Amino acid sequence: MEKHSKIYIAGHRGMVGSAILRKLQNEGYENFVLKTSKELDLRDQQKVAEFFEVEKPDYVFLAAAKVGGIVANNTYRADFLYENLAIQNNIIHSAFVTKVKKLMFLGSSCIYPKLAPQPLKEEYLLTGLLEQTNEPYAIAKIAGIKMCEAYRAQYGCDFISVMPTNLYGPNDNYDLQNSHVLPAMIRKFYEAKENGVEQVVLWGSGSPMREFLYADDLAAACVYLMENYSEPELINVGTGIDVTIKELANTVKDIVGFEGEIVWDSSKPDGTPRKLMDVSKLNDKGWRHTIELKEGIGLAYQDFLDNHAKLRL
Ligand SMILES: NC(=O)C1=CN([C@@H]2O[C@H](COP(=O)(O)OP(=O)(O)OC[C@H]3O[C@@H](n4cnc5c(N)ncnc54)[C@H](OP(=O)(O)O)[C@@H]3O)[C@@H](O)[C@H]2O)C=CC1
Ligand SMILES: C[C@H]1O[C@H](OP(=O)(O)OP(=O)(O)OC[C@H]2O[C@@H](n3cnc4c(=O)[nH]c(N)nc43)[C@H](O)[C@@H]2O)[C@@H](O)[C@@H](O)C1=O
Repeated sequence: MEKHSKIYIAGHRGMVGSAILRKLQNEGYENFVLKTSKELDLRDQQKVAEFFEVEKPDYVFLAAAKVGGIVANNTYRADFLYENLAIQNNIIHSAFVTKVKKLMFLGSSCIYPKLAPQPLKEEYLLTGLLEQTNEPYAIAKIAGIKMCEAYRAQYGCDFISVMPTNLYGPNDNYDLQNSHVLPAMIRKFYEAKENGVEQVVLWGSGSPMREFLYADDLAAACVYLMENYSEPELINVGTGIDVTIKELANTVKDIVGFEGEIVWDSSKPDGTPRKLMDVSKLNDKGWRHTIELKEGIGLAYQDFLDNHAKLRL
């Protein structure tokens, strides 16, 4: 990428898209095409085709998607499948038609089989059954990976697929039903502390294990891979370190300063027992994460206090 290259970040207001935009701006990139979902509904095939014909971006980061935590994925199954397929189909095909120089598609660690060996190597894709709660989302993401692979094989497009682990950071979604676990914990502990409530209810058994990467680290990896990775195979992005949900809860509880009790609601799903990324391919390419979990939770909590807490209470 040249500093003056025209870069389209789809989903630039989201947690990932905004982190990619920050990173690129810090590195001196200056020519961006940015559209909110109101300005350009990426599910609309014709509008997306027209947008690419008019703007002709050089590089595309595809970070727009219907995203949510375990309950959102399980509840809005049709929307997760349809919207994600539509958004990625429209962008990937238009990028091919208008000869985009390079495109990065963002998938997710949930594309791997539910009971795959750990840590998850890239070659485990499509070797077993998916986890039930997020099967529609995972199927859409797998289709996106295969689109990138197929357009490269048939037409020589430089389209790459990056698989992030669970993410958290500035601009996260703090909705109690639809968010991922880390922002949900931050908000629940904070509100309980502020309101003098003695119990916080968390979901499932607390025994599943998850790996977490801070959004700005993910953005740094995306920019690095855009500049240094052009292979047909997907590549994992994570820390290679995981914790149980119980351990995570105790860490967030301490950082927020909640002194009450945690209650586990077993009527809510656990999801995949474990999904630890094998990040050796990424490390071998020369990139490693810089923000460890405790530090990242502290940063995310500060962002919550600065930008979300006052709006919520
Ligand atoms: N969050 C996580 O833990 C993980 C995320 N990922 C992947 O990273 C990517 C970004 O996720 P994240 O930043 O967390 O998600 P967010 O929900 O924070 O942001 C998603 C963005 O997508 C845009 N968008 C959604 N639907 C449409 C639409 N119909 N038309 C136009 N824009 C749309 C939204 O735009 P607007 O704001 O304008 O409405 C929003 O900015 C996704 O591909 C996701 O699958 C992968 C692994 C983990
Ligand atoms: C990124 C990834 O995100 C999703 O998968 P997930 O990792 O299972 O998602 P999650 O963050 O929502 O939950 C992680 C764990 O945490 C537990 N948990 C406890 N208490 C709360 C709680 O209060 N909220 C939430 N959301 N979870 C909770 C919860 O029961 C589960 O065991 C995918 O759908 C898929 O879309 C995907 O790619």
